[in-house]
Amino acid sequence: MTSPFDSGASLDALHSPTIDHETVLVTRGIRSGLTISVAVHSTKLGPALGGARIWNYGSWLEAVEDSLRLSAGMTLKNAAAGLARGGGKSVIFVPHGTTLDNTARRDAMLDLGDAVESLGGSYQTAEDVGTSANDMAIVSERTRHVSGLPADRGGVGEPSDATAAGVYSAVLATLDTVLGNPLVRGRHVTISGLGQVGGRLARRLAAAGASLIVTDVNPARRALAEEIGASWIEPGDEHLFETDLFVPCGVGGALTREIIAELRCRAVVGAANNQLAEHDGAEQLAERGILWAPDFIVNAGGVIYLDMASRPGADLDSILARVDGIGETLRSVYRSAAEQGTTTLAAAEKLAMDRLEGATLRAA
Ligand SMILES: NC(=O)c1ccc[n+]([C@@H]2O[C@H](COP(=O)([O-])OP(=O)(O)OC[C@H]3O[C@@H](n4cnc5c(N)ncnc54)[C@H](O)[C@@H]3O)[C@@H](O)[C@H]2O)c1
Repeated sequence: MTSPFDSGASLDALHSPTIDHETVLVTRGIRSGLTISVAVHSTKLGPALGGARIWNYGSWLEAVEDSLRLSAGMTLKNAAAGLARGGGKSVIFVPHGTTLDNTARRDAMLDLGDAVESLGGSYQTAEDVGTSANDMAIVSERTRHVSGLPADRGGVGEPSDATAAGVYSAVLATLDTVLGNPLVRGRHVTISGLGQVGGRLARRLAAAGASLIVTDVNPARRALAEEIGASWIEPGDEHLFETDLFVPCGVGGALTREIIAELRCRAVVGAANNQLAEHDGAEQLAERGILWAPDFIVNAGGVIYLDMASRPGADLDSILARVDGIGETLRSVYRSAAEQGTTTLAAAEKLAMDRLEGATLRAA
């Protein structure tokens, strides 16, 4: 049976006789006319928290399917991070060839706000791929169930600093596991994707003395490579370079069967969501002797920040300590996988499922 958390799920999920999700709202925005899907996978641990994605898809059904998959992933991520939060995600479907001007974008965000509000607080949205803190400020005109607003609007700002800090902690834990110590100086690291998270991570690794190869499909990012003394390569073949760590920080699905077969690294640890193009990619990586850091453990810094910073009396030091704890969580996943003879993905999923089952038992 296909796992509900299978990152390679297909549209077949839409035809299965049951649904894993608690609520799925598919609506046509009254202002924008755009299809919006808000999927609440689970509220067992608390109100669902997960970002709002605005993206081009081939059809609205593909957008719905993406929201189903991404919200299930948020249940895992939030549970594994030890948050009292369930998993949810929203997706605004923009047909290929359609571009949104400022008015249309504002309309889409107001429509999203209405959709989120209609769920009565079972789901809280935030920024994600294609959306920003400023978009969330517009969403907040229609609902209070939104986080990550700009600081000048009384919000906690966008979460990339925390995500990058969590990935850095995961990098140290991974170096320690595969090379016997967490020293960064002199280690070879290849980063694919120099955006909000990858860029911050690259700066930090360069400052700590790593030898960096970096790439991005956006040629403008080359300036950062020059600034921090990293070697820039054109995107496409970055996985072929021999390195200690391969760090995917671009879009999901980067680890296809072909890429995994060609990787020349000790470990893969990166920010990108849903890195495995196929669920059995975890087995393929393990067979090749490459340690894979499950993405939903590694990139939880942002959601930890959004959850903790939006609570009354939030204290930055405690948030940073919790984000830094991602390294320790990852070490426990590595240990458990080694002891049980499973993949790191199976160990990470078990960690999340144990927390969900613990909550179910406490509620019974
Ligand atoms: N921002 C966060 O707090 C956060 C939190 C959790 C997970 N993530 C995940 O981390 C990843 C990066 O997030 P971000 O906020 O930095 O996004 P971003 O859009 O700022 O940066 C992504 C970068 O990757 C580049 N890119 C895209 N496809 C590429 C490819 N095939 N090869 C090389 N580069 C490519 C883009 O040009 C861009 O510069 C995403 O998968 C995102 O879902 C981000």
